[in-house]
Amino acid sequence: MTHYVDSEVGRLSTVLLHRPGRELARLTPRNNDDLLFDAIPWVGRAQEEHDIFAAALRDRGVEVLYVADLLAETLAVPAARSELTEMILADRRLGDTLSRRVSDHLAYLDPAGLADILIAGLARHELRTSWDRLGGLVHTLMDEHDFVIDPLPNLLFTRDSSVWIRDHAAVTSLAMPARRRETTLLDAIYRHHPRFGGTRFAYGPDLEPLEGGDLLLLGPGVIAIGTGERTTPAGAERLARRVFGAGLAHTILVVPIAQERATMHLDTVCTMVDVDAVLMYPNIADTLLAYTVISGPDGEPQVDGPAPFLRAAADAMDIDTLRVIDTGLDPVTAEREQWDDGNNTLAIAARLCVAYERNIETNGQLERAGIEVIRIPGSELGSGRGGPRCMSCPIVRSPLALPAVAAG
Ligand SMILES: NC(=[NH2+])NCCC[C@H](N)C(=O)O
Repeated sequence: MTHYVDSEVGRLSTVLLHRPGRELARLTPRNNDDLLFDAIPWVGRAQEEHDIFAAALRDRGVEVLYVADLLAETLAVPAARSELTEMILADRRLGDTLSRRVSDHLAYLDPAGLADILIAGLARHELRTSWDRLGGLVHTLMDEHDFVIDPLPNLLFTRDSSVWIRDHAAVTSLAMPARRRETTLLDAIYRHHPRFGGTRFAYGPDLEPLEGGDLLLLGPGVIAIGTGERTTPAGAERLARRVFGAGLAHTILVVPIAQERATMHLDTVCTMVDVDAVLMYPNIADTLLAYTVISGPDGEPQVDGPAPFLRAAADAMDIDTLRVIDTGLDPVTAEREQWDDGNNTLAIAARLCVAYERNIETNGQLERAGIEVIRIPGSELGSGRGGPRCMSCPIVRSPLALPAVAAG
């Protein structure tokens, strides 16, 4: 099985999604900020919306893999099971007594049950009650609704926790505490699941912060990486070293973005919809800058710039211009639709993308520019501030032919 992705727009054939489950039911008005949701989603409706998203992809011939299924299959491998269990038990909030008790609780579970708890978490009252008096100090002092194992509501955004760069998996290093444990699950899947046997890695969860939403494969050999709230300059530099070392890219464009929630990742303001076209938040299209990083003669990353992003990108991609789909929106509509992930489209192929239906103006402009738009509902899914691109990790796309200029 060859897993391979070298662009944002090569025909998508396999994608990794996570159908949201019980972990969304853990959100309350008290914890939603820490858990990075802006509202309390209606779980059943979010699942329906997600099923519509998955069906839209399957209808176009895309194979949909689910994290929960892969994780359950991974946990059937004894080494994976003990690795992930030990990691949970090593949580220093537990202490020895509660840790032993959690260990007993997990030992009874079949792989699917354990996968469910690794994703949805475990509250104190869900531990078997027959052992109540054996819980020890930590257990006694906890509220019954406190988490013994934290839930992972943002696992839904599979884009951020891992990325494929050509035939290498890059398990990222997530910046926010609420999300860090996601990568341990992806790392275990890629290392232990038989489908991914022999996978080589371009990045790992213990390296400097880097999130998949910041990474755009502009074209074969050219990667744009946003730095801001999530990916740090050190993460971008580490990625450059890794991909140059493995021969996966020749140019990295480092793109500073505002350190704000609305623009937490580069893909909240810019996604690709054709081999030479991006959809971009108009309020920043003219001001976005890029530093061009190539591999210097001594193997050290060599930095040039900054230059306007669109110019630097076209030069690195060896094309005349990187076209911007001009959404032509007034600043207020543009701001509203950017917040609702209007710019966060998932390309199934060049000129064919999935987008949230609510972003009426942006979708209309895409169509006027010749891009086919498959609309999906996202009123509940969107409360986590992520759109179709955030909710998908492409694993296989058709390789993109190099543009004629580059080939010659
Ligand atoms: N690639 C993306 N834009 N992902 C969106 C992630 C949203 C998620 N709630 C977070 O804050 O991390």
